[in-house]
Amino acid sequence: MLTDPSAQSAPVLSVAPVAAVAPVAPVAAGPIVEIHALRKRYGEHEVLKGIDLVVQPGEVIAIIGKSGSGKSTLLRCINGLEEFQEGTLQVAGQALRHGNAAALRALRQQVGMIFQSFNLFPHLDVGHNVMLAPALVKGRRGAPAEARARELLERVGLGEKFQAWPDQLSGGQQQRVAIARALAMDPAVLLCDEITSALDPELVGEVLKVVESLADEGMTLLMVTHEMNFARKVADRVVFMHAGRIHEMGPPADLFGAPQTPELRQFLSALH
Ligand SMILES: Nc1ncnc2c1ncn2[C@@H]1O[C@H](COP(=O)(O)OP(=O)(O)OP(=O)(O)O)[C@@H](O)[C@H]1O
Repeated sequence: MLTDPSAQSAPVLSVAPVAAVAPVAPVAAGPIVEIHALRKRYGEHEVLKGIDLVVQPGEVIAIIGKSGSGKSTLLRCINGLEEFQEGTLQVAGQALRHGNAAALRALRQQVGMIFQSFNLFPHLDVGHNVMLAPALVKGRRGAPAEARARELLERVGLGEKFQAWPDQLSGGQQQRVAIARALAMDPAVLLCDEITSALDPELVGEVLKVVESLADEGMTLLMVTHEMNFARKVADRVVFMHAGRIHEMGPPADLFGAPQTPELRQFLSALH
């Protein structure tokens, strides 16, 4: 059963009736993410130096910047993986308070995160990878849970792969399972940290297509990415990070078409 993630084989599953399509993006009032004056240090090294960022429901934010500028650290602060020393952070109206396990758990349920590496559980089939977290965290089991997992796999183009094993899938397919798995928790916001960087170039498009469809459906997304064409096309706003600060922020047409600072101009010209 789902309560035993160490099981070596997945149980045989009955075919469940197809559930009514549940919305990907929950309805929310007010900002989904609200960050003020956030500072994060590793020892003496301050890597986030006062971040202010407010993300509205349905917004797609592309985060770009040089290696080491603090992009991943910012995402990891938003889902509570990293503590920060100063400032405030709220997700869907809930404040993140380190040291308060219940508040941290509640916040993490609002935040889905997808990483460069897919991190699927190799001993669970695809369906059970998607169903595991909702079963453990929200107690969702049985036919409705399976129907929801099937629906999400359908949504990422993997309706046929419910009973496949992760190692039978391509990298692009595994990453799409990881997206379905994150969506299974009904997050208020999805954080994507360079989710195509580990993929062979021919597999990048299929993953970006899924992300674009989620954006079209109204999912709130924060995406650290090197895919500038994708950022240009899909993002509502682009955040350019430099040395731990948001150096420039605005619509893609402005940032890519008329960068205001030498740092962004240099970053963009180095891409060509
Ligand atoms: N666990 C850690 N301990 C100490 N320093 C860290 C740790 N994680 C990150 N850093 C440092 O924090 C800074 C920001 O790192 P971060 O990974 O957020 O940058 P990034 O912009 O995401 O870079 P990349 O594009 O290479 O992933 C870097 O100088 C990095 O060395």
